[in-house]
Amino acid sequence: MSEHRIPKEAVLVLEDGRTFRGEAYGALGTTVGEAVFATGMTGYQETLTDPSYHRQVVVMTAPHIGNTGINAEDRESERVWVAGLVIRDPALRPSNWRSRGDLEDGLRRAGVVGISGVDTRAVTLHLRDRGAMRAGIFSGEAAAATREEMVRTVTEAPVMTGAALAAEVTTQHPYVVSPPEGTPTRFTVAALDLGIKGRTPALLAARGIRVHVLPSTSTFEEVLATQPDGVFFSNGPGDPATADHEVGLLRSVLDAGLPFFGICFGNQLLGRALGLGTYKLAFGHRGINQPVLDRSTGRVEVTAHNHGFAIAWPQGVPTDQAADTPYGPVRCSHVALNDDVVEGLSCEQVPAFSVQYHPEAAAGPHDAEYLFDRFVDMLTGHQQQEDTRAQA
Ligand SMILES: NC(=O)CC[C@H](N)C(=O)O
Repeated sequence: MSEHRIPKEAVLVLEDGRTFRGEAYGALGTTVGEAVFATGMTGYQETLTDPSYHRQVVVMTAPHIGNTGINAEDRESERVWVAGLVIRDPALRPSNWRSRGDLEDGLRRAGVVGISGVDTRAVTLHLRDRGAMRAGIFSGEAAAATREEMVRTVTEAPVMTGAALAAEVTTQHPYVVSPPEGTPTRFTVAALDLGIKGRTPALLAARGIRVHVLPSTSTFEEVLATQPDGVFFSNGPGDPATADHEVGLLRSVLDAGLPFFGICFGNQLLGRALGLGTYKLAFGHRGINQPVLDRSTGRVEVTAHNHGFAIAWPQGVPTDQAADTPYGPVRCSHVALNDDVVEGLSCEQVPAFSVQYHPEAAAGPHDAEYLFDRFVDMLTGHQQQEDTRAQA
């Protein structure tokens, strides 16, 4: 049992002044960020370590958090990225065969301020009614401030719209993820790390892809230096409207005719490279039970989501009709069944596609893992074309 059990006061304050009182969880102090709610019943460790949650105060709607402790396998990066954690009922004693520690101790070690004892479903309903906003958690001595002082601290925090965050989370140095022993290497892919989750290169590598993970600031020459058969852009935090360098890089990739696959932030950047706009959703999609229609098969998938922005479809609600772009027609390949948000793009004249959600899951259902196979099919098709061209 963790050593903190003398309850210390904590307060969650939203930027519109709505206040929730609870108990300190994790490190003591003050933290601010964008308030977002995540609806997964499992997967808290993956969420906390997903770099896409950088600068966000995550509210968990599942009432009981910490039950299975923390372990060495479920982290998606080397650190906790969330700015703060809001939960209802913390598990007092983790229990799982893989558990190597207590969640609250882990947060304390990571210096992440949290709050427990909050009616997280009430917070969620509030965010759904009023839309995305900033929040602060104030615990220990910081909880003694007046509400006005706390609201001031919250409203001094930067908003997510206009935030360029990829450079804050990306790897400093390139590294390679190779196929596991016994899996022959069939392709090389350059993966731009905009906040990549560990499971993504692992799933690519499992399919015989040697993955060069590159910093987000990489140039097209640095991408080409890996001699890639294809290029991948990862998930990541921040506003896609700010990522001009990455959009320019992606246009060079499309101009060169290299196969491209993007996930989440990578999907938004494909949209931008094609000339489509992006916008901020009222309160975002974050959870692991989001229904998505794959229009190419008519199949509905249950999928993992974590996005606050989305692609603006030129004709409003995305239909079957392709949109014209400088790179030829693009289709909305996948659509969210809850709210008609664009969840995937598929180009017809260049070998490029992307999804707004998370086929790597981690956490979440595996319905969408076939998208990694689609990328392999695209790489295979492209290589055959190149071979034919070389022989001609
Ligand atoms: N997981 C992601 O890649 C998120 C993309 C982007 N930061 C958004 O919130 O929409």
